[in-house]
Amino acid sequence: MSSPSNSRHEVVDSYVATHLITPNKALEHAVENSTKRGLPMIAVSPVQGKFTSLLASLSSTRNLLEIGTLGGYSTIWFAQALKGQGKVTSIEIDQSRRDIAVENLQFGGFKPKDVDVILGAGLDVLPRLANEIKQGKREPFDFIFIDADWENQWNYFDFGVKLSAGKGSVVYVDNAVRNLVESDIDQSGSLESGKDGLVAKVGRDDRVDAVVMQTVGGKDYDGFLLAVVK
Ligand SMILES: C[S@@+](CC[C@H](N)C(=O)[O-])C[C@H]1O[C@@H](n2cnc3c(N)ncnc32)[C@H](O)[C@@H]1O
Repeated sequence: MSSPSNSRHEVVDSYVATHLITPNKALEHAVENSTKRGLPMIAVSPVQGKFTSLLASLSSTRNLLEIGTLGGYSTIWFAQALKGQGKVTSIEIDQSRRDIAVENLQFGGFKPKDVDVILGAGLDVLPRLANEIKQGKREPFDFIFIDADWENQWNYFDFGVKLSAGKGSVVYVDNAVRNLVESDIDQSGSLESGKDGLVAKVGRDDRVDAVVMQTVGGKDYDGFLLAVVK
């Protein structure tokens, strides 16, 4: 059951979505089709989708890497932000989810030159992408969006920086706060400073400048880690 403050977050999120998000057939279809096909409701919220797509526009992104596609809802937000001037490469481990994402992207009119959804485990696919970049067969990424299994957030982050186009590239880790709270809080409710999780590791990483923002909204309390490559 949601608390009064939770429902206030939801009301504000829904008000913001009503006034600041233009109706969009590709996104609406992705939600309907993903629900009909039984995908879990774990995509970014419409407001988060808009926020991350504005971030991608702000940083003039051309090559965006997403880890964790699901039904392609966030992928569509990013592909629309790129306005045909770049490419989204997304990685999904689950065959049926990847198929639904491809369907949703095709409905939205996106071509393989705009969006490529690669089937595979992040840690298998990322070294392949690194090799392709090294061999000049693929451009490095200027925006890396991490939204897959939480256990590998640090590994994806590390790969994200390595696969990035360098100075000014953005690495965004979704659910960074829920992961921190669920894994690094001790019995007394304090954060264990000794735990060496994502935030502690990023804090020691000289390659980036980073921050964590806590958020509330339709998806309750969470937050993201945002890093810029130096
Ligand atoms: C939270 S969902 C992604 C939501 C999507 N980004 C959106 O907002 O529309 C996480 C996805 O990551 C996928 N996933 C989990 N472990 C993975 C892994 N090791 N490699 C690639 N994808 C993985 C899951 O199958 C799931 O579809």
